[in-house]
Amino acid sequence: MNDDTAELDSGAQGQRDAAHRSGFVTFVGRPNAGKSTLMNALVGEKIAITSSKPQTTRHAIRGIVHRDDAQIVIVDTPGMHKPRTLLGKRLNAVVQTTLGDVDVICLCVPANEPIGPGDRYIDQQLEGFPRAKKIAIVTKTDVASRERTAQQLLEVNELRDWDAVVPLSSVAGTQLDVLIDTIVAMLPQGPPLYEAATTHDEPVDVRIAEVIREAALEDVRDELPHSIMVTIDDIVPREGRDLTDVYANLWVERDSQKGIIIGKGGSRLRQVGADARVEIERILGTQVHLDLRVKIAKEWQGDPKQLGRFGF
Ligand SMILES: Nc1nc2c(ncn2[C@@H]2O[C@H](COP(=O)(O)OP(=O)(O)OP(=O)(O)O)[C@@H](O)[C@H]2O)c(=O)[nH]1
Repeated sequence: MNDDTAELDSGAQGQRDAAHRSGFVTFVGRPNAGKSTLMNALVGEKIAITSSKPQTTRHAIRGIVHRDDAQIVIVDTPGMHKPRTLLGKRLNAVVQTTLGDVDVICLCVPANEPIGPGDRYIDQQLEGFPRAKKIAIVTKTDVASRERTAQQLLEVNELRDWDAVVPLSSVAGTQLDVLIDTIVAMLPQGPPLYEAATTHDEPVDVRIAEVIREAALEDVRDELPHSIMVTIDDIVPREGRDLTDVYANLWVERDSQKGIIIGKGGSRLRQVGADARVEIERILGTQVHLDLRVKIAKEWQGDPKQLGRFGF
């Protein structure tokens, strides 16, 4: 604990405890560290994409934790990593802007994997954001032994003088309340920043695009995730019917990838559509007809024009 937190814990407590707190929090960590899963578990509604493939989070999606005494606005950032492509550079720029704004930065490190250069690189980047409180989170404790988790806590402690260190499991739901309490204690006093009913502020088309992307990422070969992007042309309710037409494009970079996505006789694409439709119906609250087309945007990750079209 640093001096600021100690003061928060002891000084002027009665007055501050009565006050509402609100602020912004973000989770960083290398790919697969469990950031999206944790955010979903905290917010209690599925709004960010999760998958076992690295670097699937492409938007700074916000989730909100509401309590009577506090509101935590969670900004989910794409994995912070050494940029290799133009897309990587732009994602990192998003990360820098996000981190400059938040009150609390949480570094996620899985309990079941050694701390490596990727974790250290991200930890070092946190030096650039002295204003934010910093929490180390040891994730996935359900798949690590007690000894392993304890060891990981010691190793994480070596990285820096954290404001707090919290071990937890998003899947088992353990220690999530401890994390929320810890974050709340670090937020500035202030009124709620969003209306109580809000759990996300992503536009519907962005959420639908994420759902389709997630469905398309299921079971595909490892090289594909970075090459898939989804755009929505239109979302049109059918007059007088409980049905919405959604027109979407699934973009890949090459012919060969198009083949993989579509599958034998179109079987994979049909499955992607069926999986996505269930989730989109939940979002829109109507039945959905999904018109999903696979298109090729050659090498879009390195092409500024294409990146612009995809909103980067
Ligand atoms: N057993 C277990 N698995 C978890 C836990 N949290 C996340 N996972 C799994 O770890 C994998 C990665 O989780 P994500 O939440 O997508 O990780 P991320 O850090 O957001 O990954 P990127 O989007 O690639 O940066 C997924 O397969 C999750 O199901 C946990 O608490 N326990």
